[in-house]
Amino acid sequence: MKECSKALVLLNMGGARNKNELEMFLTNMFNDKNILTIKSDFFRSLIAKFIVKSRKDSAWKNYEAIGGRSPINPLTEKLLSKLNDELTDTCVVQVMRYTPPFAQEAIKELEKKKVKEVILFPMYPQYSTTTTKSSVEDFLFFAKRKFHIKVIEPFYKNRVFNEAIIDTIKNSVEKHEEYNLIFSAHGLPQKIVDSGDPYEKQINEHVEILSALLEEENIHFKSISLAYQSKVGPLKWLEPALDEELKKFRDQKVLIYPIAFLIDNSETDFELSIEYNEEAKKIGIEEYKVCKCLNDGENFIKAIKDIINVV
Ligand SMILES: C=CC1=C(C)c2cc3[nH]c(cc4nc(cc5[nH]c(cc1n2)c(C)c5CCC(=O)O)C(CCC(=O)O)=C4C)c(C)c3C=C
Ligand SMILES: [Fe+2]
Ligand SMILES: [Fe+2]
Repeated sequence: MKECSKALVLLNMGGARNKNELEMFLTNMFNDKNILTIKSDFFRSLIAKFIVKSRKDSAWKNYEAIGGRSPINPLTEKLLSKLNDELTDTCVVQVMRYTPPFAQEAIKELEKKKVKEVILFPMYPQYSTTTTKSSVEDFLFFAKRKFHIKVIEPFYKNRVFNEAIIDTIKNSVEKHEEYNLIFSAHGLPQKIVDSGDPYEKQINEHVEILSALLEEENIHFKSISLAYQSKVGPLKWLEPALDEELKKFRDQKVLIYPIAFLIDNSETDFELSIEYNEEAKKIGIEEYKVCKCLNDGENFIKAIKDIINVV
């Protein structure tokens, strides 16, 4: 076991490794007061039970189509292993919000290793109460005053990080000018945005920054736009929805970049690469391609080191 006084903790949502864990993921997610913003814990848990019961089997079919598990866990393990090799004086661990490893167990491990300083790295470039806030407050709740903790700010403006994204986009297709580039972000209920969540604003800024960088590097697409995926339930969510945006591109080529994700997951591997691909075929899109997330790539490791100030 690596000895360390410092730890880098990657915070993410988690993902199901089997059907039981899908039930666990959905139960924990819909009991999270940042996701279902109902004040009463009792009513939230009743609604969570109802949603999980009605969603579990249909959602599992999606996971079956990608091998019966979310890719988020094996990909995060690979990233951790590379970061642990590179950051010799730091223990790099993961804490997931809705499936193991949870904060409580990870904190016990860090205490055993006599860790004093912790850097919390939310694996979300743009801040949302539903993701960043939820993960950070969960860790802080269990960590109490056990460590000196620094929380990494939203990093969608970081140059090294954005160059890594541009590199992925650039290498995903050859004749860029033939493609319509769509930045696809995970959606959010409009009422969460109206209550002050900065996610939409930061997503808009991020699209502007990346569009300017593409221009700077002389990479020209036929068009660049933004759309939101993954709507759940009957409420109004951020728009335009990706399926509506795709309808503009009949007989044309489309390249999707998943702007809110760092690690591939069921929303990229199933929803974007299978479900929306079928939608694109129905619409008559000539070619439909989805970029991979940064995952455990060298460029992302460089960006993480820059963001946490280790260069
Ligand atoms: C009210 C519901 C949801 C909100 C708000 C929400 C925000 C949000 N989620 C992500 C990233 C991911 N979500 C993933 C799965 C997922 N998300 C929801 C619901 C909300 N998400 C559900 C019900 C699910 C499970 C799958 C399904 O049943 O559709 C995942 C994938 C995890 C995996 O298994 O691989 C990610 C990643 C962000 C970034 C976000 C707000 C900005
Ligand atoms: Fe989600
Ligand atoms: Fe989804």
